[in-house]
Amino acid sequence: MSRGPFVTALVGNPNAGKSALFNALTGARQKIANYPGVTVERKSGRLQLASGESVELVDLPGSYGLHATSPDEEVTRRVIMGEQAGQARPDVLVLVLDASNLEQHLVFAQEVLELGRPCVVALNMVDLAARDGLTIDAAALSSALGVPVIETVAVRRRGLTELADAIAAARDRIAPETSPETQPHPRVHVTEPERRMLAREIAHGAILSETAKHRIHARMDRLLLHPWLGPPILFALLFVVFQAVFSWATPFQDALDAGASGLADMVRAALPASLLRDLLTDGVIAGVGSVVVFLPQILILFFFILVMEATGYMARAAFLMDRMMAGVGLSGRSFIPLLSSFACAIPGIMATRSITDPKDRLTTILIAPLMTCSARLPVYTVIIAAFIPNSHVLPGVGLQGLVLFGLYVVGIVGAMVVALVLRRSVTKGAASGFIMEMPKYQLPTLKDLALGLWQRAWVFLRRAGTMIFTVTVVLWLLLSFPRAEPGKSQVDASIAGHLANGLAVVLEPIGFNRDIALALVPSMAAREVAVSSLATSYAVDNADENAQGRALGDQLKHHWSLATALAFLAWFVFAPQCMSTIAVTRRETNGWKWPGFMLAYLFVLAYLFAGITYWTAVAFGLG
Ligand SMILES: Nc1nc2c(ncn2[C@@H]2O[C@H](COP(=O)(O)OP(=O)(O)OP(=O)(O)O)[C@@H](O)[C@H]2O)c(=O)[nH]1
Ligand SMILES: [Mg+2]
Repeated sequence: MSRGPFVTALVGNPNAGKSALFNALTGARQKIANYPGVTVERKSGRLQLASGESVELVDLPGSYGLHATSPDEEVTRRVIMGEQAGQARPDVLVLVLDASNLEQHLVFAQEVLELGRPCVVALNMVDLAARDGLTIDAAALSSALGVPVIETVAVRRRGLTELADAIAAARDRIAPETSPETQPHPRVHVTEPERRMLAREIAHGAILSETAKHRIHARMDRLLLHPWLGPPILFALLFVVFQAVFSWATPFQDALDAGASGLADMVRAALPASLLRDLLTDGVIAGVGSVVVFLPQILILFFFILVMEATGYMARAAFLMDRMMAGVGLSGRSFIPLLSSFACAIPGIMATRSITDPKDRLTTILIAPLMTCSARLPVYTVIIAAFIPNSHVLPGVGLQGLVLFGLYVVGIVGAMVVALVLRRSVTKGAASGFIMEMPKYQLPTLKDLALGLWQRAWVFLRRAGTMIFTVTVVLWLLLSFPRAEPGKSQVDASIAGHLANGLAVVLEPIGFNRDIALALVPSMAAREVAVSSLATSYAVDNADENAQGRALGDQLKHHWSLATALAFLAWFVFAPQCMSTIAVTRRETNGWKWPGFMLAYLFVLAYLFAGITYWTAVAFGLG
């Protein structure tokens, strides 16, 4: 019988370590994090067996059962059943179980085993089980389940060879001439409560000794999840994060800044005055450089996010937020997607696939862009650094960090209000309950942290090198032609300047000047482009010879009032300036209706909010 390559899939409950195993076995770099619902799509890789043969290994979203209730669980069910288009039915299933949480993981495991398909159990996280004082008899578990059981520690690469060998052996047991009739018959139908009973029995039979060692963790939970103490702790933690984003980054950022202007000086000295030289200095270095200097801040933000994800605190934060979420008609399930949106709305919107209720899911998608993504960080910080004094409100509490924190809070509050309104109108429906198991506390591994940061840095730099670079060069061209008469403003004379003048009419009431109008259109591509566009247009506009080479912050102070700067910040809290978010919303909602709705409501909010900010500031004499 001829068939395609040998396929094996990793299945199991969420947070069992499937993706960690997948990465370890294939060398891939799938995202892993210590909370359920990280993987929402299937992903294939190559696993090399000892025989040299290569196997297609498929990583799947975690699942609690084959009667899928959420879109990500549906993917898992379809792949297991061989119903997924473009994916051959797996020949061998690798059931990944969390050894430290065996009883619970054995419920879904039974359902998979009842299919009667060739199966191998990866008893993962045996290190955590040992930490908790659990000793498990793998042999007993194997005979109770009727399939081989291999102990693994995915993050320490333990048990990988044995697992690969067991996969090969399971495949060899499938006789080539096996027809459906000679395959083991699926067992008789078992109900969910029966599976739970049996899971308890099997787990108790396999656990040799149990000395309760998780007392410290129970105590940590009592404190961190306390209804009154938990939220202030979470709040304080986030507060520290935003202070750190400002204060820790400064020396690195200054160094990068100096590097960029040094480079521009070098180019100016090395090349004769020409359009090419201008393109390099005013376009590429001023534009792209103005964004790249934010790398340290992005990395500091991600350092905290990664640590919170790896330790298991993130899921606790979700639990704490559940009550607030319920108040606006969302479940705590929405919290993880919303939290991911602080990095970027795109993975955030994808993560909504783990939300069962379609209306819950849609609401979460629609408010995800209100979470302050890392692309806003350059915009916020460049304005804050220029207009908000670097003073201390309290010892150790900088005003700049406080304003940044405030902007994040405004985004969150805005999202909650919008959710409240949507749940009463467009996405009306009952709120569903919160079910999320709390992951174990873990210390993050240095390797995973370093890898995570490296990945973020790479994403950021790649964006700077491709999209931001392209948009900047195009903008520079539009700004540089036609040439202005000597002594006249180049921007006034240029194509871009003329276009911006038209747009400025609409934006004038909310305090936006022509420079801002000029920056807003290219930054539809991505928010950071606003910074590079401003930097490029000030660099090109050399009517004021003294202004040449001035840092972007100084330029802004020179050209903008405080009221305008504040309105600009307010605009960016709401404005949907990101093409990819719109595209992913279209994909996840199957049409243009919801992305269209999202664009419209966000632009209206941005305009109103910026306007209110501007008029208020002017009324207080800050115009
Ligand atoms: N101590 C320990 N931690 C592990 C082990 N395997 C995975 N982890 C950690 O457990 C967490 C979950 O791992 P993932 O690989 O993301 O789990 P998953 O099964 O893919 O989860 P979903 O994608 O949500 O279904 C991560 O924080 C991993 O670092 C292990 O054997 N030992
Ligand atoms: Mg995963």
